[in-house]
Amino acid sequence: LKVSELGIETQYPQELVDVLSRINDWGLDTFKVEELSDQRPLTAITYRIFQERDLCRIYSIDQSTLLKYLLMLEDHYQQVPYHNKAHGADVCQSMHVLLNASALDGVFTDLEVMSAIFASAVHDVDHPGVTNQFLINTNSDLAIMYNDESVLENHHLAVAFKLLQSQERNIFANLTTKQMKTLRKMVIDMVLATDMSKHMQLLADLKTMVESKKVTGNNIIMLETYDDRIQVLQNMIHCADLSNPTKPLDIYMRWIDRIMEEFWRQGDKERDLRLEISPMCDRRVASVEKSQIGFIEFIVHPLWETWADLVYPDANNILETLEQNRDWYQSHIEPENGAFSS
Ligand SMILES: COc1ccc(-c2ccn(CCC(=O)N3C[C@@H](C)O[C@H](C)C3)n2)cc1OC1CCCC1
Ligand SMILES: [Mg+2]
Ligand SMILES: [Zn+2]
Repeated sequence: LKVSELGIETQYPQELVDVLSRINDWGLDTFKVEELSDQRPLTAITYRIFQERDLCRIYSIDQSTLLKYLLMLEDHYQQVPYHNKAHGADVCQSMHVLLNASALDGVFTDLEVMSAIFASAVHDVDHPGVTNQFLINTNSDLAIMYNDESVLENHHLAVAFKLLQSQERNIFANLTTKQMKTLRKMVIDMVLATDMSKHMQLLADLKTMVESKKVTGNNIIMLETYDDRIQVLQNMIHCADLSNPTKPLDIYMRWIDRIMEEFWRQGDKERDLRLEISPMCDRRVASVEKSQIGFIEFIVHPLWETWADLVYPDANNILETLEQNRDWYQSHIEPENGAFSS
């Protein structure tokens, strides 16, 4: 990558080129990209991935149109502790790596790949830093708009597609009507699958698929129907969204700091509103490490163990890091708050 191909202005062009050289690796330091890109991690990373996959040539996407869209998208991520543009960038880059699993070699079309990258980049745009349940409990405009069903995820999608409507930002202007219809359906299906309330059903279906997995001679997964193909992509974006505990420990710890601050601010709002404070949202009775152990045990490890089965052996190192991180937290349980721990 040359400095002139970064797409964004920065005082540290060579350092940014060096960090982005790890675009295909699990564990790229998104925080470093955030610092070196003058707070443009989503544009820098997504632009780099479009280049890496030659998507502008394949779909006749004008590079300045792509940059205009990405910068506008990035500006519509809110400045909240966790669900901000750095998270969007991180999930996008994680998805890019998961798509490269050799068990998926040649399985997805260019359109499906572009849909997956686009869905990841936009999946939390304009996130207000509170949960769906909070929006419902406080009778928010968003909950009213979306009738309490996947409120945030519907909103992220509406914002993402609305930003495409201006001619100078419509990166999909040169897609056929049929291609656009297919892309829009897949992006909607993927972003809606990032709602945690869909987790158990997604995982159950993935387990069924793994049990009946059909592969070609050289261990490539065969996916014949749209439902099978979108199910793998939905689990993939869900894995990318829940990938923090599978990253190098120093990076994982920084995501924990951000999610806890976001949860505690929600708890502060609930306390002020005299609402019951949501689980893990009360900064006065926090047990950060215990919450992460529970999150890994009940959600993250079951999901990643099943994903690792599907794409065996491509995700073995990721699963290994997850188990090392879990063991580290198990052995570093902090003493209970207050003088007398039970
Ligand atoms: C680094 O830690 C986490 C990183 C990510 C998540 C996580 C769970 C589900 N998602 C997917 C999006 C989603 O559905 N929600 C709705 C609600 C569960 O809050 C989540 C935050 C967002 N993301 C959870 C994490 O930790 C748990 C929450 C605090 C301690 C344990
Ligand atoms: Mg989300
Ligand atoms: Zn997310």
